Parts: sequence; C-alpha cells; structure tokens
Amino acid sequence: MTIITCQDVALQFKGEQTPVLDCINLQIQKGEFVSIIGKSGSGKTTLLQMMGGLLNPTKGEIVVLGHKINEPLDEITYVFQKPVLLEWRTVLENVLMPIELKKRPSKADRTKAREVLALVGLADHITKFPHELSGGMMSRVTLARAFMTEPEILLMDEPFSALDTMTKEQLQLELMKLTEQFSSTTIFITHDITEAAYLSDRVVLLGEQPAKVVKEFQMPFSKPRLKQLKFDPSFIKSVKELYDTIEGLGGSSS
Ligand SMILES: Nc1ncnc2c1ncn2[C@@H]1O[C@H](COP(=O)(O)OP(=O)(O)OP(=O)(O)O)[C@@H](O)[C@H]1O
Repeated sequence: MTIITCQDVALQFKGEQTPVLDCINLQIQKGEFVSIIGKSGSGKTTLLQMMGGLLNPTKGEIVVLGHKINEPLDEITYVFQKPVLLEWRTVLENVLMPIELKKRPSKADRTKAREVLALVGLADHITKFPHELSGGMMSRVTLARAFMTEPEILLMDEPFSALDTMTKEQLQLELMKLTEQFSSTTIFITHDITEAAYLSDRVVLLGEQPAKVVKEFQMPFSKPRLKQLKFDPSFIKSVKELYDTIEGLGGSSS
C-alpha cells in the first residue's frame, strides 16, 4: 500500500533563479524504510519538509495517506539532527511531551514511556535531566519520544550524524527494532552511504540541482539485520555500487 506519493514535484524558493528540486517522482510503501542520499545542498531536507507538510511544492503534488498534503499531520513525526530536549524536564517527562500536548498522560502512557525508554537502553536513566546525558543518550531520548506516538510516518533528518561510530551503530540497531515493532514508514536522510544501505529497504539518490531522483537501489537483505551484515561481501558490493554511482555524478554525498 502506497503511503506517500510525490508526483512531478518541484520546489523553487522565492527570489531564486532555479528550482532546488524538479520533477521528483517517488512512491513510498507502508512500512518501508527509505533513505535519501545526495550531495550537500541537493535538496534532501527540502524534500523531507515537503513530505511533512512544512513546505508546499511550487509544482506537482505530494499525497500522504490519501490526502494532498499542505500542512503537518498528526500521523507524521519528525526527528532532527540535533536532539531537542527540554532542559528542565527529566528523560521520562521529555518522552511524555507528545502525549502531554494532547492530554494529561495516563498511568498507561507512563508505563509505555518506560517501556520505550527500556527499548533504547535508558531504563536506568529516566529521572535524569538532559544536562546529565551524553550525546548518544540524548539521541536515544529523542528516538524514544518519537515512538511514543507510534508514528505511522517517521521523517528523520540526519539523526545520527553527530554521533561516534560505536554509538551510531547501536542506535541504528535500536531504530531498526523500533520501526519493525511499530510498523512505521521511515524516510531517513543521511550522508553516510553504509548507514543508508544498512538501514534501508530502498536508497534514493538525488542528483545535481535542480535535483531529480537519479537512481533507486533496493537493499535485498532480510530483516532483522545483524551488525555482521556490514562485513558480508554482498552488502559491501551494494555499498560500492552506491559509491560508484555517486562518484559518477561528479562528487561525494557530503
Ligand atoms: N528557505 C530557503 N530559501 C532559499 N534557499 C534555500 C532555503 N532553504 C534551503 N535553500 C537552498 O536549497 C538548497 C537545498 O537545501 P537543503 O537543505 O534541502 O539541501 P540538503 O541536501 O539537505 O543539504 P545538506 O546535505 O547540506 O543538509 C540549498 O542550495 C539551500 O541553500
């Protein structure tokens, strides 16, 4: 079942001579994990913002869950590069925020928050405040908060780019576990080609400005995926194919 459709989508910012994105056609299926890669400035964030209803296309249309999108929907949750946490609230209270925006959290909501925090390895840290957390722990809180509302669609803009390799690998595993558990459809922006190949069912490559979808790569590895997959020759071959295609465009993805 198609959840997001981009139909001949273009975006030109006011006052600019050329569009950032032009003629983007893309269909995303329910439960799919899709990464978007492309050179810096190719328009990845712009595309994500349009899918989230934060920006309107100047041409074409984006249909999300059967409706032409022109404003944010409750079914969509954003995760940004920088963890945005409220300093005066504990880990548990930060995770309860999306519920509190709608209603007074029930006992069941608190239990669920504890469960989601346990899934990201923070069971012993729920009473800490953000200033008592490492960068990786803050990212874990952000992940837990994103899944509190069991998002139908998760839009993630380079959520792990500031983390060290070990922490990033752990969070990738946790994210895969959470997206499977909650059957979320995920669109993930990254500059890390290996990360894109590892997490995704499909990797979408944007080209030069005005950017189009240059190529789509299916990642034919069964899930759940183990860390060891990254050393598998067939996985390494897929990553190399991605690198070679980006090189062929005349630049790296970052
Ligand atoms: N509000 C805006 N007004 C004018 N131009 C903008 C605006 N926002 C973004 N741009 C331009 O649009 C282009 C695409 O930006 P965008 O942030 O979508 O790229 P990106 O691929 O996500 O980049 P990066 O990988 O560096 O994060 C860039 O050239 C940027 O300067």
